[in-house]
Amino acid sequence: MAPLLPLSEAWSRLLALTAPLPVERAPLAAAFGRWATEDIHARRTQPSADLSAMDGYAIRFADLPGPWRVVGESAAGRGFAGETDSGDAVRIFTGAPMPRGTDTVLVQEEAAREGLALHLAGEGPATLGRNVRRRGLDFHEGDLLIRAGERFTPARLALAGAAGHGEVAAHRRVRVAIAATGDELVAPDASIGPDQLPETNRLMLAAQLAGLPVDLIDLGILPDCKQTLENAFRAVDADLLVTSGGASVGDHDLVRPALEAAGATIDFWRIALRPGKPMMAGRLGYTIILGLPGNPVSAFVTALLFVRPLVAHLAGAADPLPRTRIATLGELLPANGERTDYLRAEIRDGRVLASTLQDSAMLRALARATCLIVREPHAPAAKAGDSVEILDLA
Ligand SMILES: Nc1nc2c(c(=O)[nH]1)N[C@H]1C(S)=C(S)[C@@H](COP(=O)(O)OP(=O)(O)OC[C@H]3O[C@@H](n4cnc5c(N)ncnc54)[C@H](O)[C@@H]3O)O[C@H]1N2
Ligand code: MOO
Repeated sequence: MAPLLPLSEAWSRLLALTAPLPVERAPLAAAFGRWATEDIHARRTQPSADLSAMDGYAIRFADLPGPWRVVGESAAGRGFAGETDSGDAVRIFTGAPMPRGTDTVLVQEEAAREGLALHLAGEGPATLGRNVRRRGLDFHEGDLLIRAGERFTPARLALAGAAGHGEVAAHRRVRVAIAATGDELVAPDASIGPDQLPETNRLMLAAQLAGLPVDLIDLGILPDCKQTLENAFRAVDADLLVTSGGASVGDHDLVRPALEAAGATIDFWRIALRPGKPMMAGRLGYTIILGLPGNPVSAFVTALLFVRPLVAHLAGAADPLPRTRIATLGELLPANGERTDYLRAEIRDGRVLASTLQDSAMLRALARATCLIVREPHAPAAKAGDSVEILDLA
């Protein structure tokens, strides 16, 4: 059997499988979580005029300490149309345009009004322009606001809208088909026989993809039958097909033979990774295939290391691979073997501790974990206080 593929090579080959998906124009509300494909410039200036930042009275700073005569009102969306002279004040509200001739806002908490007469009733504004948002404070027409390759966060969507854009250019959403394979699998709420097991990888995977621009196609649970698998794979219409189970070398591990019978080419299979060794990647027509191992922890880790990055890559992310950080180890770790190891771990009192049991079928330890400790192949034993690389689990 061919030697195991180093993880770094598996990642390069993963990203080389395909280019990002085509670009389309999307309404702002549909762009959340997608990546911008072009620079976005402001089509307008914001604020488009000097506006009051507070409720109070628009005055001339030079007229302080007053008194003033109230000559009108300026509200947001309905400004004061007239002119003002020295000694005039205009009742003004937050977001309203500053009347011509005024330059400063006296907040109403520091003003006393009787009819049209207005007096200072506090310290008043200390500087000229106080409580005024100047035209263009946020941005000017033509300013570069969002760069190609940046992700549309809630704030960036609002910024694009404020800048006069109703829609933006983004890679189209990724259509991901998900199938679980295995004769033993039944729905978690089904009545269950002694040889059966609740199927949980599809719902875990779907949840791991939440937040990415994905449309899921659920192919359900497929049996360990080569012909059925082959038929199901041929019928897939998706950018990415993710299978779980049947990826190893047993007599009932039929995903690879069924994919090949359907006309797929396998790009790589079997990675120097624990858990997740039997992960496979390939292509069937325009569909990229990621075959995850069935063990739930192996499926989780390979989804984190391969499925999510590939979806982000298809959606246009410039830097889609998972980011690790350095943490301080709280206990001894033995030397590592030939595979990159992702140990389920928790951070307690600022130190990272691996779970005692690391079996790749154990969901309880996975569910407790807040991070994974990354151990490079052949890493020497590490002791409490050493720095280790970790991958946070969101
Ligand atoms: N002789 C060898 N045996 C195995 C090897 C090997 O190299 N030589 N590799 C082992 C490794 S590592 C892994 S990981 C597993 C993965 O194999 P498969 O992808 O073929 O997984 P299955 O056999 O289908 O399932 C494994 C385990 O997980 C349960 N399972 C499967 N799908 C689901 C699901 N959707 N939800 C919940 N649980 C699931 C399944 O019932 C099995 O218990 O192979 C080793 N063997
Ligand atoms: O590589 Mo398998 O995923 O350890 O159990």
